[in-house]
Amino acid sequence: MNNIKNIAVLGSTGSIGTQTLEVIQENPELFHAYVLTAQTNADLLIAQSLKFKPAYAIICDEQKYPLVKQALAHTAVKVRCGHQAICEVVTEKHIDVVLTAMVGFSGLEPTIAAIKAGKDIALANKETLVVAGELVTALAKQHNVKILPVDSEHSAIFQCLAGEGHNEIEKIILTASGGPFRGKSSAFLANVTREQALKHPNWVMGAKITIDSASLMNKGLEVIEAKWLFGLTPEQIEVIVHPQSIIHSMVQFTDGSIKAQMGLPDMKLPIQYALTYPHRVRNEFKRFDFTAYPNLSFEKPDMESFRNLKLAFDALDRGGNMPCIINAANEVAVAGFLKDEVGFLAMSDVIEQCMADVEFKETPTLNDYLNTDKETRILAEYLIKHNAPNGVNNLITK
Ligand SMILES: NC(=O)C1=CN([C@@H]2O[C@H](COP(=O)(O)OP(=O)(O)OC[C@H]3O[C@@H](n4cnc5c(N)ncnc54)[C@H](OP(=O)(O)O)[C@@H]3O)[C@@H](O)[C@H]2O)C=CC1
Ligand SMILES: CC(=O)[C@@H](O)[C@H](O)COP(=O)(O)O
Ligand SMILES: [Mn+2]
Repeated sequence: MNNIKNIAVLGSTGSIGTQTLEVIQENPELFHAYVLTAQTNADLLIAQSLKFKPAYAIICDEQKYPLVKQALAHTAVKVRCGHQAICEVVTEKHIDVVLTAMVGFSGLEPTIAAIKAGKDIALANKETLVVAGELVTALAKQHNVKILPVDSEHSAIFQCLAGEGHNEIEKIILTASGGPFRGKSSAFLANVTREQALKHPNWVMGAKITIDSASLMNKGLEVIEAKWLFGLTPEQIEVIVHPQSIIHSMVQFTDGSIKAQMGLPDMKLPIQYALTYPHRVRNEFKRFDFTAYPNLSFEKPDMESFRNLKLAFDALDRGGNMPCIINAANEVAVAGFLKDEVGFLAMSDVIEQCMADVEFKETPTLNDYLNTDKETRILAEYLIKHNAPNGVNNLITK
């Protein structure tokens, strides 16, 4: 019998995508990369396709489509183009697992399509659950589909919960590195640059999540992601800063006992675990040496200087489409920061203003989420372009 799992790697040219392909390459008897996708990086998508021989290669950027099509013309790889093509191909009958490693809101619709087709999801794209966690987790339940966390903290919690009852969870403790600006004041943050923000102390990741880590929005998104993955109340989710990123997160049970999952910061482990779950597979990843880390430390997050984390908790409390609003506003603000159009602190101003102004929906449908996302982006872009004239004068610091 052929037990090889066919994996659709959405976002194969990115940080998680390339590490997923390394895991697949190291375990050819277990996995085949069945679908590869990229936004614009045609050269890497072509190289990956020649190496991994997927059934499909999908490029979203229309202008790059002819290049990819021509390069793969003499192979068996079927080349497709566009976001809609991803939504269609993920339903293909030979696919076993869809690993979602694209950035931002773009992960939502392909994930929904895959769930409806009964595919298990290895979820790196946390924004999917931030935007529409209630809808997506309900769909997964309805279609008897597993959502397996790839995000390191959620993988840690998932591993700590193995063999434990849901009613026995008192709380989870999400660890945060604190990012490159840990301990810095608002006055310092007002002037930080893109280059400084892109230097994460422990992880090498894509640009968007790296800026999110620097602003603590990544932890805010992860709080919301955790709520939906593990069915928790906001009071059951605590964030603690752990600068070494060795404990990837913890669960405290009703008897006070705490389980932690630990290891060197390396995303290949959570990626591999999501793909091999419920089994563990031997590998050659570097092992942790306790004597090399005599000073593991912990501190409270500073939610006054790093307002995004507080805004994310507020959005979680408000519910409805509010997390979708913060996600869209944040995506626009981060893109603006990366283009040097928005100051570091002003990212929180844009998000806060969008939370105040975009129409609130208590029980949103998928259409509501799509509209909220669009509406929020328009407002956030307007605020950035016009330096936030609608009641937030002078708050945009750049
Ligand atoms: N990197 C990490 O260690 C971790 C990442 N995550 C999450 O995983 C996801 C991916 O992050 P990461 O790998 O760092 O990101 P990268 O920016 O490195 O890679 C993103 C991938 O998605 C593609 N992509 C970008 N925009 C779109 C779009 N609009 N539609 C379709 N595809 C798109 C990119 O294509 P192209 O290369 O052509 O631009 C690339 O393949 C994010 O949600 C992130 O939060 C979670 C935990 C850890
Ligand atoms: C590797 C991973 O899962 C990232 O989400 C990472 O956790 C970012 O680190 P911080 O957000 O804690 O700085
Ligand atoms: Mn994480």
